[in-house]
Amino acid sequence: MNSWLISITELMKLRDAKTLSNTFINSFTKTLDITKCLTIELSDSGRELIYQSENNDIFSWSVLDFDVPFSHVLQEGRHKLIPQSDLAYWQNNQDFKILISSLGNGETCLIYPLPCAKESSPSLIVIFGDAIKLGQVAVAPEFKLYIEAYATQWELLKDLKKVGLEKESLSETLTTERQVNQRGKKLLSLSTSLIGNSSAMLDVKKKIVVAAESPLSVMIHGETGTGKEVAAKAIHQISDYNKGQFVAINCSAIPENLLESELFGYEKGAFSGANSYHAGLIEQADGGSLFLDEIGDMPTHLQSKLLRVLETKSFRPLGGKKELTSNFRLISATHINLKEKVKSKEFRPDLYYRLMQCPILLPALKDRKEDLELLSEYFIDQYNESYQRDVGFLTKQSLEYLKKMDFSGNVRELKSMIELSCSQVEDGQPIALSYISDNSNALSLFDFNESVNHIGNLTEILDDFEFKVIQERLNKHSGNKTKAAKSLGIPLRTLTYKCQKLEIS
Ligand SMILES: Nc1ncnc2c1ncn2[C@@H]1O[C@H](COP(=O)(O)OP(=O)(O)OP(=O)(O)O)[C@@H](O)[C@H]1O
Repeated sequence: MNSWLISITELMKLRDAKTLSNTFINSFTKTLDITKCLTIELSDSGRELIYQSENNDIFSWSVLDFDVPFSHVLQEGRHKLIPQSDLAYWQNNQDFKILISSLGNGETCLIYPLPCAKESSPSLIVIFGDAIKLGQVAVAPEFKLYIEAYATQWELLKDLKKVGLEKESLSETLTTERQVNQRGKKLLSLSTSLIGNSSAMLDVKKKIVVAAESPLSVMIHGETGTGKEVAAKAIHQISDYNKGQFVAINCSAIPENLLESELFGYEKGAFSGANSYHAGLIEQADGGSLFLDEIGDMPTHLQSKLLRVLETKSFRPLGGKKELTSNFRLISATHINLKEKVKSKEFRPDLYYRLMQCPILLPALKDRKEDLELLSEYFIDQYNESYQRDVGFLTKQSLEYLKKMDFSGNVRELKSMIELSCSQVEDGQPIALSYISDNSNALSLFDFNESVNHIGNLTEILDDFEFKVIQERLNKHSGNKTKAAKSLGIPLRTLTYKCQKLEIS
C-alpha cells in the first residue's frame, strides 16, 4: 500500500502528459514486476483506439471493431483477463495480431478500462505478465486507486494545457490585432506624404508598409516623375531604420570615380584633393536607409563592391586600411528595365536578385487619373503654404482638361503645371481652364519624356526651361517685369537676376 501511495504522490507532481504516462508505466512495471504495460488512447474524434509504440509505429482500431477485445472492454467498462491460450482467438485483426506477437508472447494479457475516458485521452491499459499476478492485480483496491489517480491527473493536465493553448491563442490574436492596427496606422500616415487613393496607389502603399516591416532591400520601379523618391522616403519614415538618416544619391548624376568616393568615403591622402577623412554615404546611412536612384547606371566594378557591402555589411573607404561596418537598408530605384541590363551583361545578376527582395512598381499617372484631383489639391495647398498665398482649387473644366492629358512626366509634370498656374492666378480665384491649357502648352515646349531621356547636363536643361518660361511670361505681360515676377510667384529681384543670368532682354 505504501509503495502505491508513494507512486501516486509522484504522479501528482508531474505537469507534462508524456512524462506522466511514462512514469506511470515505468513505476507500474517495476512495482508489479510485469513484462509489459502500455496505454491505448481514444482518437480526437472518439472513433478510434490508437497505440503508438516506442518505435513510433502506429496501431489503430475502430471502437466498433469487436474482432479485438479492446472494444469489448471499452463498451462493458470492465477489465478483461485473457490467458495466453485464448489470445489465439483474437487473431483476425492484423494490427492486434502484430501487437500481441511483438509484446506478450506466451503471457497473460490484462486489459483494464480507465475511468472517465474521453476523446484523445488514455482509455485502456494493457498489461502482459504472469497469469496469477495479473489476476490478483486486477481486483486489488490499491491498483484501482492508482489507475484512478493516473486518469485524474491526466485529465487535469489536459485541462491545464487547454487553458494554456487558449491563452496562447488569445495572445496570438491580440498580437495579430496589434499588428493589423499598426499597419493601419502606418498606411494612414502615408496619406500625408504619398498622395493618391486609387486602387493602384493603395496597392503600392500596402507593399510599402510590408516592405518597411522587414530589413529586405527594396527596388522601386516606375517611369520618371512617378514618385519613386517620395516612396523611398516613406519606406524609411515608417520603418525601424527611421532612427538613422535617409541618405540619397543619384547614380547617373555624377561621374564614376566621384560616385565611388561619395559612396565609400575616403581617407586623407587617398587621392590628390583628399585633404581630410570623408565619411561616405554608406557610413552615413548606418542605422538608416541608403537610397540609390537610377541604380541601373552604376558602373559594374561598383556593382561588385556594393554587393559585398550588402552581404557582409562591411566596406573599406578609399585609401583606408580598416574595414568599417554599416547596417543600413538599401532602397534602390530605376525607370529602366533592369532585367534587360542583366541580359546585356551590363548589370550583375547576383546584385539584381539581391536588390529585388521587395519589388514595388509605381504606376504611371495616366493609369491612375482618379488621383489627379487629390494630387492637384495637395500641390495647391503646398504652394499656398510656401508662398503665403490663397489660390483656389481647379475649376471643373480644368480638372476635366487634366484628365485628358497623358502626363508623360507623370506627377512631376502635374506639379510643375499646378505651381505655374498658382503663380499666375489671383488670390481667392480658382485655377481656370485657360491657365491649365496655356501652361500645359508652355510646359510641352519642354517635351518631358524625350528631353529627359537625352539629358546630359541637368543645369543646362533647367536653364533652358527657365529661359522659355520667363520669356513666355514677359511676352504675355508685354515685357512688364513686375507683373511677370508676380505671376511667377517670385520677387522682382529674383526675376531681374535670372534675366541677366539667362541673357533675356
Ligand atoms: N504620390 C505623390 N504624392 C506627392 N507628391 C508626389 C507624388 N509622386 C510624386 N510627387 C512629387 O513629384 C515630384 C517627382 O517625384 P519623385 O522625384 O519622387 O519622382 P521619381 O520617380 O523619383 O522621379 P525620377 O525618376 O525623375 O527620379 C516630386 O516633387 C514629388 O514630391
